[in-house]
Amino acid sequence: MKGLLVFAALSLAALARDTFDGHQVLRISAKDELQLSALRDLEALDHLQLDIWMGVRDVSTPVDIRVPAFSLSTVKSHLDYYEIQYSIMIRDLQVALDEEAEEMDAATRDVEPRNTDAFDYSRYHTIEEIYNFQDMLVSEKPNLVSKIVIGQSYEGRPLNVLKFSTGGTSRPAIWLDTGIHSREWVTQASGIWFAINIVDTYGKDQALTAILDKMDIFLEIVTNPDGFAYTHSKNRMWRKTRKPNPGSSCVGVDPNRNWDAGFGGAGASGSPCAETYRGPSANSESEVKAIVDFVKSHGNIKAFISIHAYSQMLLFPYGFTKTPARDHGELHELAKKAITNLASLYGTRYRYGSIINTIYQASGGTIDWTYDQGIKYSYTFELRDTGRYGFILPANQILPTAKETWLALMTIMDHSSRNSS
Ligand SMILES: CC(C)C[C@H](C(=O)O)[C@H](C)S
Ligand SMILES: [Zn+2]
Repeated sequence: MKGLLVFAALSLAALARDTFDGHQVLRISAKDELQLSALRDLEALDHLQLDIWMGVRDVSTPVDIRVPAFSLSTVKSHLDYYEIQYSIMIRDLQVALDEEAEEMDAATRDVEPRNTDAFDYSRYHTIEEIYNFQDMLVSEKPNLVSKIVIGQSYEGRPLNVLKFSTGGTSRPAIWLDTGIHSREWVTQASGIWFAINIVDTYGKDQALTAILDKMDIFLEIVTNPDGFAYTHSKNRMWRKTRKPNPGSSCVGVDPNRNWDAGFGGAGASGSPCAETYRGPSANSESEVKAIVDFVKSHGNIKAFISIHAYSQMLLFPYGFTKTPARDHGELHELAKKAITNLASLYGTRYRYGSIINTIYQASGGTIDWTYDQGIKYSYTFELRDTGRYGFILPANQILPTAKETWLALMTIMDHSSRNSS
C-alpha cells in the first residue's frame, strides 16, 4: 500500500508544473575581456543549471541569466570575486509566473469565443485556443484565408500555416513565423494579432491591399507546438523542441540552431542539455524540416521574417559568420527604416544590424539558411522588452508590441513587394 502511495505521489509530482521559487534573473555587465571570459566560465558550469536569457555578447551589452535558487550564492560569489557588476532584474521568478498564471486563469473562465470578434487579443492563449482562432478565421474569411498543414511536430501536432491570398497561382510570397522558441509568448500572441489585422485591414489599408493584390502572405503562429504546449503544462521556461535525445536524459533541440547554414559551427552547442543544442544533424527536427520543404517547394518566397523575443532588435544575416551578406547595405538601410517606423508609434527603441555583429554568433540559424536560399529580405525580430520582464512580458504589452511591430513588418513587406519581379 505504502509503495502505491509513493508511486502515486511521484507520478503527481512528475505531472505538476515545474516551479521556479527563488530563481533570480540577474543582469550582468562585464566591463572587459577578463570579466567576459569569467562569465563564459560560469556559463559552462552545467551543474549550476544556468538559463541564459540573453547570451554573452560583448563588454558593452549586458547578459541576462536565470539562476536557480541553489546556485545563487555560487554565482554571486563568482561575480563578486571578479568584481563583475550585476543587478537583480527579477527577484523571484515564481512570483512573476504566478501573476501571469492568475491573469490567464481569470481570463480563461470567460466563455469560449464563438467568433474572432469575441476573441481576446490582449491576453496570452493556450495552443488549443490558438488553433481554434485559426479555424474561426478561416471559416469567417474563406476568400482571403486558408489553413495549410506543412507537417507534424515530434509529438504529432499539426504545423498549421495561415495563407492569406487574393488569388493567382504561386504568386511571390512573404513568410512570417512566431513562436519557434516556445517561451517567447509575446511572439505567438503578436502573430494572432497580425492575422486578424490582415483580415480587418485588407481593402482598407492601401499599402497592405497593394501587397496582397500581388503577393501571398504565409503566417505560422505556433512554429514549435510541442514546446509551446509544454510551456503551458509543465515548464514555462521551455525554449527547444520536445524530441528526446538518444543517449541523454535531456530533451529537445534548439530549432534556431538546426538549419543547414553553418550548422555545427561556433554559436551552437553539441550538448543535448544546452538551450542552444543544435541537434544531431541539420533539419533533424520535423518542425524545421517542414519549413525547409515548404520553402523549397514554394520556390517564390521574397521575404522571410522569423519573430523572437526579447531585447528589441531587428537582425539580418549572417549569424554564423562575420562575412557580410552580399546585400548587407540594402538590408541595413531597410532595417533602419523599419525600426524608425516601429518607433513612431510608442517610441520603442530597437537596435539593428547583422546577427553576429548585433547580438552574438549563432550557427544553424533560420534566416542564414533562408538568405542562402536566395530570399534576400530575411530578417529576425527580437520583440519587447529589453529585460525588465524578459520572457514574462505582461499581457498589457501584447497589443502595443504587435501594433508597433506591424509597422516594421509593413516596411519590409512593402519594400520586398516593390523590389520583387
Ligand atoms: C538570431 C538569433 C541570435 C536569435 C536568438 C537566438 O536564437 O538565440 C534569440 C535571442 S532567441
Ligand atoms: Zn528566440
